Amino acid sequence: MSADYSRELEFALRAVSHASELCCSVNGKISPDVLEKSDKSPVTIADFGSQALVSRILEEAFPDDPIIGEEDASELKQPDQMNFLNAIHAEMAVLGLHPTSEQIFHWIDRCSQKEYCDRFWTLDPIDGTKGFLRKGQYAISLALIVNGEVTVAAVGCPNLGSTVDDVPESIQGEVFSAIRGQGATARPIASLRNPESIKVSSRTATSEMVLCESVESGHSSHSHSAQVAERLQISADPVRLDSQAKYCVVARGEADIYLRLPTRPGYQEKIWDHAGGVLVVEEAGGTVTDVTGKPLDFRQGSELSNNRGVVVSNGACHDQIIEALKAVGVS
Ligand SMILES: Nc1ncnc2c1ncn2[C@@H]1O[C@H](COP(=O)(O)OS(=O)(=O)O)[C@@H](OP(=O)(O)O)[C@H]1O
Ligand SMILES: [Mg+2]
Ligand SMILES: [Mg+2]
Ligand SMILES: [Mg+2]
Repeated sequence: MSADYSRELEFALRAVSHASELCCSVNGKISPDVLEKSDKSPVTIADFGSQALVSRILEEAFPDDPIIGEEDASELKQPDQMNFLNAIHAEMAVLGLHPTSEQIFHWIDRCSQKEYCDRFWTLDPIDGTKGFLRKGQYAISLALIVNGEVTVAAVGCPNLGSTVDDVPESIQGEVFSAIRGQGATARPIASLRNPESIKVSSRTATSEMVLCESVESGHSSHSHSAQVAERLQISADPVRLDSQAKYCVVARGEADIYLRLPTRPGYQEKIWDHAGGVLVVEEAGGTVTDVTGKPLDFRQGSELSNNRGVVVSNGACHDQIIEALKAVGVS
């Protein structure tokens, strides 16, 4: 008999919804506080707050499960970051929580596991921080990996309306979720009620397909994807949006393809940028591989070190994309 993951999904949904409340509150501010990490990428009080809240809920429900998350609290512990830390306390107080600073550090640093094990969660507390800062798309992505397989996923997209062009005014976004083997659903992130089943598109003619990709050309090569689009005779302009919302729009059939093509040698994709989205797309009937057509290998710790780039599709055109990538010299 296969294991029952309904409790894991229930807590994952609850954690993502709770974190999204904090993210929406911060996102409503004119300019949220931002720090620069050592790799020059931005991190906000919402990234830390979201990671702390999800971690807190998982610690209570599944105390033995390790978490591989994006952020750590080292920067926050610096005495010159007192104002930043106080802003996190203030956002938690809005949600009725009054932890000590030590508790906040503990929750954030509980997600500092790096090594692979048989059962662990992976968390991106805000995927698409740059999108968050532009008040565009971002996602809170949480996934449970069991024996190397993404098994449970909850991907919250607080700024995603019923179409990519429709940005909801208040907390009305959707959370996309799945348990392996049981299909994918979308439901309102605030109430978590009335899940609706989602499916990838049934389009087969590549000329009619919609391709989406990162906003930043530093995160995915726009020039290579334009060459692939030309080979597939795709006429529509690419849809550029931040975060794992790209996986979600493919999963609900609004787009057909998501390409993430390497921009520089040596960059390894991080598991938290993909795990949640991968399961949602696969359970909605789509296909996810790397640029060579290999499945993503979630057994390598925090990075997808056995893979290059990511290709997501409704399944119908997957082989054609892999061939096109070869022809334009990406693989
Ligand atoms: N060089 C390079 N190549 C590929 N990916 C990279 C690279 N550098 C950073 N990152 C990761 O990109 C994550 C954001 O991806 P997006 O697709 O949302 O990018 S974009 O905002 O639409 O441009 C972003 O996730 P967040 O930090 O959670 O926002 C990074 O983990
Ligand atoms: Mg980041
Ligand atoms: Mg990310
Ligand atoms: Mg992030």
